[in-house]
Amino acid sequence: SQKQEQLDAVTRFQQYLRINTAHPNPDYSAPVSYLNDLANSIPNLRTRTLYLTPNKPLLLVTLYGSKPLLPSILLNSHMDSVPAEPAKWSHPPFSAVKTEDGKIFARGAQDDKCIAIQYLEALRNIMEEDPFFKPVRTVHICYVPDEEIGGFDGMAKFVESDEFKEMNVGFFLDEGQASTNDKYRVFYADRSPWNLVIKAVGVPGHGSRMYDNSAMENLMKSVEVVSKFRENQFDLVKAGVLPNSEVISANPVYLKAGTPSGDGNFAMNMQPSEAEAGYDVRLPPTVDPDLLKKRIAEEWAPATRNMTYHIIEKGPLRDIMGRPIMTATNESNPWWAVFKDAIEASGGELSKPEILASTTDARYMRRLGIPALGFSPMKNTPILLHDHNEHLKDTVFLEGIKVYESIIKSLSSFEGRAQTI
Ligand SMILES: CSCC[C@H](NC=O)C(=O)O
Ligand SMILES: [Zn+2]
Ligand SMILES: [Zn+2]
Repeated sequence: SQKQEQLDAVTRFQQYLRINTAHPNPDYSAPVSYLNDLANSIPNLRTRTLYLTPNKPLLLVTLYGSKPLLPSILLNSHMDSVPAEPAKWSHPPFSAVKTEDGKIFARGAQDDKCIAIQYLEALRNIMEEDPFFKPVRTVHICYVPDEEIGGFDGMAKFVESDEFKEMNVGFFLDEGQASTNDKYRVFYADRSPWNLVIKAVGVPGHGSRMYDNSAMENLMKSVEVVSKFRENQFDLVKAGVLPNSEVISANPVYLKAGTPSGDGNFAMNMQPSEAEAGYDVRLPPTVDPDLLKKRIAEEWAPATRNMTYHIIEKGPLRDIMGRPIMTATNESNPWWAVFKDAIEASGGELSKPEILASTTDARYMRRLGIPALGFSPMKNTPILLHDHNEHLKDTVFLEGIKVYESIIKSLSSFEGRAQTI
């Protein structure tokens, strides 16, 4: 019966959530084996495992279309999760406990193991409803490693592979974020992350002395300047001028200084000769990265105050044509209407497309000019990704399967004009 099938889908979601794939040492063989078996339990799906990096497999699931020369659809889910602190959870983070009211607690419940299972359950339902279902376009799902740490051994390598090029991807769907209201959210771009380290050197000396140009003084001045910038950006958000994801964030993530005293503490009567601060900086695709670089060089880490800095750019801001990395959500992108109509056909509604405040693997697709949207069908749901007590309601999970049934059917049967660039 339908009721039993729904229970089974929830059970499979729980089973997948019980596989611990948290960093820093995710074991990818277990989720690959689970998903591979699940895909093989559904008629007509083919699977392949790629080892682009040793111990970091990537699973591909394919349903061939009747016109295999048309660009294909690719649905993505990363297999890894961020760590969890079990002591701070009300249920163990890899237990996938379901409470009376249907909440399933697990690290990864929202980010993004829900969509991993929903894609397959949607295909299962489509095939059960019509055993002869054959899409026009080929539909692929990829399950990738390492998204949470930047995707360098995952999606970044995959898009360079021959297997990927042969797939001729025309449209890409990746994870999004929960919405706390009745509409689903959809994301057409990500912010790009920079790791910024600013370092100060200065005159060392006795802890009792007052003098100019100590490393600490130099660094603290910079920290104040960055904090002021952060405050100004945040004020734009608080005043409702721009959303969170359209300002530049510069959040301090560590401070490092002091002269070790040998017992794990610091010598309190030493003014150190070096000090540094680390920042997580995120840039919306709409900003000019060179302007920020200039500001960092002139104001945040000026050489005149013995400061140096180092930026590690963790993702591109411009595509291969030099344009800001974003997917059009208007009539210039034929996939947009197909996607939107499919959501509406399933009874859902989309809120205004947004830029994602954080970063996903979708940037590797967009960089190539492949239209890519971030979408996780979770509405009326608290946003709990990377938080303690991450959970998702069974009813929301099941509703998401229905949404993907509609999306997969519509995207895969769309025959219109759709080039990759
Ligand atoms: C260096 S890319 C990091 C990707 C990561 N993604 C999800 O949280 C993020 O911090 O946004
Ligand atoms: Zn994620
Ligand atoms: Zn995440």
